[in-house]
Amino acid sequence: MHLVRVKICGVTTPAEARFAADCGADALGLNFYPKSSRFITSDQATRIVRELPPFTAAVGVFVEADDIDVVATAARFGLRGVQTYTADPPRTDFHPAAHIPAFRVNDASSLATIRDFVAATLSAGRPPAAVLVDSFVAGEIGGTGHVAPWELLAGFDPGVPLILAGGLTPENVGDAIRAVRPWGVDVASGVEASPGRKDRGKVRAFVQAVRAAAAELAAENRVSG
Ligand SMILES: O=C(O)c1ccccc1NCC(=O)[C@H](O)[C@H](O)COP(=O)(O)O
Repeated sequence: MHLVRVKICGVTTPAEARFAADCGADALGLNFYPKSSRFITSDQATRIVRELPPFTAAVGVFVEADDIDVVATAARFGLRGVQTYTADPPRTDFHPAAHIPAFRVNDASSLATIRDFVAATLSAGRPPAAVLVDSFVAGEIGGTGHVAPWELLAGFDPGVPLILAGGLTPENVGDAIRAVRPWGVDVASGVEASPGRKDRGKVRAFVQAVRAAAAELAAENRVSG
């Protein structure tokens, strides 16, 4: 069975979260970066997390946040994972939350940075749970809607699970999965009606497209195996 996990990032209401979970999303991203159009307050986060079914993970998104604040937020909202954006490779592992450092990729040196980071954390005995590979857009951090360089990422093995993000949509996510073969995929703007507001049809279509591409790869593996 070829599994590709799905995270719908930047949900801002309990209804959005519940809908995405009911469509089959494995994880939902709660954005704690105050400058994001998808930022949610603590009250919103409390209401969203309360609405989640038992098998759906909440993942917090943090940008240059203080490590102690990240740990406290993860504990307060029962976050299964923390997705961090930092200028320098992060040094904390955030246990018991799964750490998902995000890397913005534009060339081969970005891949070397990821490999070096994973190698260093592996030898220190605290590797990240996964790395999230996002697109690089000068002056922006995440949620840009710009497609990451799939051709560069094809065959890239960081040594831990790879989550592909950046400009994914219901229309292109199947091609992205076939090209990059990620462990998981992540989307924010590609399933929105407007910044910070999810579009139900797009959320449903995105999860269905991921499941269809994964099933296709599984069938290919059975034939070639
Ligand atoms: O979504 C944001 O506004 C955001 C802002 C700053 C850092 C990260 C942010 N989002 C993180 C995500 O996981 C997004 O899903 C990922 O960047 C992909 O976004 P998109 O290209 O819009 O699908």
